[in-house]
Amino acid sequence: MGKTLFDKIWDAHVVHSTGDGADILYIDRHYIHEVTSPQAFDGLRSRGIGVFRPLKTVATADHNVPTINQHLPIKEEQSRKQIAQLVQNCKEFGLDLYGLGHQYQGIVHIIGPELGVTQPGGTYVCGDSHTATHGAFGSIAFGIGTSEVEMVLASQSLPQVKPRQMRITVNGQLKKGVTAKDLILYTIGKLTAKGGTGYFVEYAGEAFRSLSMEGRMTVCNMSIEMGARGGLIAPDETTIAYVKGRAFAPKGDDWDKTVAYWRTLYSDTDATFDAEFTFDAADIEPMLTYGTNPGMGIGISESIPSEKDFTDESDKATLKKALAYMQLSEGELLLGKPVSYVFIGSCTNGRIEDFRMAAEIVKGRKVASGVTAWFVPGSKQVEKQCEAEGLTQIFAEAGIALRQPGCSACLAMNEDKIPEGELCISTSNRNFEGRQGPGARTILAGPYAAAAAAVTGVITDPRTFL
Ligand SMILES: CC(C)[C@H](C(=O)O)[C@@H](O)C(=O)O
Ligand code: SF4
Repeated sequence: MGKTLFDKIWDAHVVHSTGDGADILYIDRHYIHEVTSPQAFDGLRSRGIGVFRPLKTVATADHNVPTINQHLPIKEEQSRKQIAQLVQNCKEFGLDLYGLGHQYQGIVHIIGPELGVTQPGGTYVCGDSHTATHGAFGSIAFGIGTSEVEMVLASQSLPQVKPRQMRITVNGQLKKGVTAKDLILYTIGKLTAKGGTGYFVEYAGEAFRSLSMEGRMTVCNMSIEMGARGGLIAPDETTIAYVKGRAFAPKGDDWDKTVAYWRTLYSDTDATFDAEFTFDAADIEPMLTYGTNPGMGIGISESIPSEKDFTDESDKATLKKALAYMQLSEGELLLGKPVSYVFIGSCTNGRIEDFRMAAEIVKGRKVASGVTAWFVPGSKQVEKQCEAEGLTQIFAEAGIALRQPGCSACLAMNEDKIPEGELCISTSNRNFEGRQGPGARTILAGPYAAAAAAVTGVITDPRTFL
């Protein structure tokens, strides 16, 4: 029987099978950030051991950093301590840190790929649920807990039970104005926020294949939002071209040999999956969420569902609770709703392509009155590229000052919090109650829809601007 892409990568990384169903996997790269690493380092310290392969760990500061005046001391005490702790731990254990002020600093899931650290066929872990992002390269990447972070620091390996495998195929091309974010929000809407639980997902079909690497990362990033362990897309010429020449990419003869291996990484035609879903790209329009989990999404021209649209009592109750929190009503349209905050950024949509899309819409227009727009590049390199391509200038002319890299308003763990009760259209990945600040209300969307709301002040179909 043929092997799936996932099987091929998994099998190549098994160091030892324990016999009780778990395999010990070798981990190619370990990404760490300030939130989930402190206790892991404490653990190493208390056991009197060091990091087994320090060169295989990449550290950055992202969750707690402010996004303005990064050269000044951090105002929030908790955040300041978290960052100081990371700096101290990396120094003590001899790890490379792309901390505040470093030219490579940024959100962990943005910097790994842009530095060429994330490559096809590898295994990547991080104490962070959105590690699935790196699966866009055709690798096995998943989030781990803090005790596992300690295990990987100590041994560069991790016991894992092989998950079930799912394939999601989306045939055809996305329509104009429909982005990778809309594609994944649509998919999660179909499967629900729990539909991928226990699975690793391979995304296949023309709609995914036609995406840039940035778009593929947006898709894989949100695998966790349908409950899946991770998601991956087979590497192809798009992947190879993206990795080529990056700081940590293989060079010379090594490059040719490595690429020859990457070309073997696909699911064999006779490989089987535990579950399969197929959708049609032509059915997808720009998406918005109306509720408090990422599965509660609708096409921008659709109205919010009603209780009668659900048969399951718990789904009806979830809808009611979500709409009460969101201050929205059954059956109403989101189009035309006033928003007071617009957030473009995060590891889902904080890459150069996202700011190019935002600039397409913002160019020659002004931010609407009453709207606070936070445009936050995912990394220093994205920030630099926005400047080089003139995007920063386009935003400035619209009255939007590009901020500095970090997780920002994706989660309320730093200074960028959406005030209570305010409605924010956000390109991030989670719309949970209080996610962007206590009482903040979040509508998840793609960069086009977010930018359109920034210049109109209301939820607007971005296709009218394209
Ligand atoms: C802080 C971190 C552990 C968390 C995660 O695991 O994803 C965060 O990045 C998030 O997006 O909620
Ligand atoms: S940008 Fe958001 S989702 Fe991504 S790592 Fe940061 S907090 Fe988590």
